[in-house]
Amino acid sequence: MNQSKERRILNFVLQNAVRGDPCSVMETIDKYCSEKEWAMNVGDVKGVILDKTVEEINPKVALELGTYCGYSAVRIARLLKAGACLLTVEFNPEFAAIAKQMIEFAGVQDKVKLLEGPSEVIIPQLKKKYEVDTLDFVFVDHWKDRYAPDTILLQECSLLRKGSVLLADNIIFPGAPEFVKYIRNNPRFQCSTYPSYLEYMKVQDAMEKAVFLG
Ligand SMILES: CNc1ncnc2c1ncn2[C@@H]1O[C@H](/C=C/CNC(=O)c2cc(-c3ccc(F)cc3)cc(O)c2O)[C@@H](O)[C@H]1O
Ligand SMILES: [Mg+2]
Repeated sequence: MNQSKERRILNFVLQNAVRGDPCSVMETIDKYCSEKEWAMNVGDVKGVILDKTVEEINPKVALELGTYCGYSAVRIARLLKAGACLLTVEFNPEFAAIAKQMIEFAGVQDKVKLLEGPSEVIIPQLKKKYEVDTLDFVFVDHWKDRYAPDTILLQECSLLRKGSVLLADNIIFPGAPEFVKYIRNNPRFQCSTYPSYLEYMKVQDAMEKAVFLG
């Protein structure tokens, strides 16, 4: 049975990256996906915006929606301080299995909890089952039509507190118009847009940062 692209990305990392070195894993994925096969990792250009946002917040508890191959989970986890953790949600079992190996190879597994299942099921479980109080940071990068409903769900589940920061990928391409409409007209969020470029392409994209005002 022929291999998936995601499996090929993982194998390229296992064969070429330095075990236990998150930057090496990120660089190796970026190399493969810019030279061999494009894939929907946040990438090395928008990744800098993600880095700066995580460093500014220094989150104790971070959530990622849409793990995919684990690129942004490694990217976020490498910046987390001792005792901090990233919960990352992925409902595709094949992608979750690949991401788990990617996270372990990078050596950040102690800071990452990979939750396998749909975000709409996992989010309401975060408080009781995963002992989350509130989230300091949320990276939103899953199906684009789920950004708005899941942002509403996070509020309904009292998972956001004054100052919680959401960072959403792909505001321009593929775009998340319902989310942008929802969040920019919502007085409970202070929004800012970060123009950038689609991963591995000379195509405009942007990230939206939304601070929950409580
Ligand atoms: C809805 N609830 C959910 N719960 C848990 N996991 C979920 C999920 N939705 C999606 N997922 C998972 O997130 C990932 C999905 C991400 C969706 N991302 C995109 O579609 C995307 C797409 C592009 C893209 C850009 C240009 C282009 F020509 C084609 C695609 C670029 C990006 O940066 C993207 O993030 C997968 O791993 C999927 O299994
Ligand atoms: Mg994306």
